[in-house]
Amino acid sequence: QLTVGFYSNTCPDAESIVSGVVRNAAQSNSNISPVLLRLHFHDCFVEGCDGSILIENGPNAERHAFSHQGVGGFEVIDQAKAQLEATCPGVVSCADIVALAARDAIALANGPSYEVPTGRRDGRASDVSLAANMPDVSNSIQQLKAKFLQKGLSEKDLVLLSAAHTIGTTACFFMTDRLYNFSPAGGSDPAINPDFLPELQSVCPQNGDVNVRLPMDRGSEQTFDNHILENIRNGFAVLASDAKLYEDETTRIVVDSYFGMLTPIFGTSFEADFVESIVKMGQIGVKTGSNGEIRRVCTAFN
Ligand code: HEM
Ligand SMILES: [Ca+2]
Ligand SMILES: [Ca+2]
Repeated sequence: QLTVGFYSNTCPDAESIVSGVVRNAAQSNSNISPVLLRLHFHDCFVEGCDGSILIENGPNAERHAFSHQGVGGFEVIDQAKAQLEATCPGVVSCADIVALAARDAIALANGPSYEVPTGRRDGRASDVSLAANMPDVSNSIQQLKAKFLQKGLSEKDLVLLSAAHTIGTTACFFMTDRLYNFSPAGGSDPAINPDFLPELQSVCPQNGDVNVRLPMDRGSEQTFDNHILENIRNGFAVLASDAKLYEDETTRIVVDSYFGMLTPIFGTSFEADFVESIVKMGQIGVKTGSNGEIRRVCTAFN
């Protein structure tokens, strides 16, 4: 349904305008790459990749959902939209801007470059309740697999897309249960490497400031690489959901496949497979043709 270069006639500079804005934002905010990548995920998983998360129409807007806690990058999308409206008004959707910005963000973190199929239209729905079923750090591996499958994403996609945590940080808020109240036995998650546990507990002490942030890919949080998978194998996963990828047999095989431990039945390289998965994620529930609209402003319906 979507096509690479959808705007090549109607707004030939669309993609370079977005990448310029992202590059510019990165100069003043070194964290913008992970923020923009996460925004794309949270957009696609609620009502499809349709810019629904961008709408700001009061306290019940989807973006205020608990499961979207910490999501950002809205101002970068708004800036790109303003430039695009000045150049080719009414042509480029906010949903496409989000997908393109995520691609540019990955490239800025030295990740793989890829072409983004475009032609998404913007959604007309926004409500906190729509985001109730987002994947959560405390979900079981079965729940995570089911939530991805519901979006047409496989167990392999679950591993590869979780590896987006190769860049960025988490708030201690998401670590409390894993460090001090892990289900079902209480205490800390036994999957945490004993050499890593004291470090995590000192950054995120019990009853400490839950807003303190820590890298999710220890030692490589600025670089988009497969180091996160190595950390997951070694018990150095930070998020509980990432750690679970190595406890389940199917997802463990996917992780191991990137270390030459098995015949490479899963494909060529982490980077190439990640690209395949994120392009797939970018097609979830897309609106095309006469569905949806092209917003004039990304935070408001027309
Ligand atoms: C498998 C289910 C997933 C869960 C449970 C999950 C959970 C989380 C959590 C709790 C954070 C920390 C948020 C914060 O404190 O601000 C986070 C950050 C992040 N997530 Fe995920 N995530 C998942 C999948 C994904 C996917 C599919 C992507 C993208 C393809 C992604 C990209 C990111 C990025 C880049 C960050 C860093 C954000 C930053 O540095 O501000 N995540 N994720
Ligand atoms: Ca959406
Ligand atoms: Ca990394």
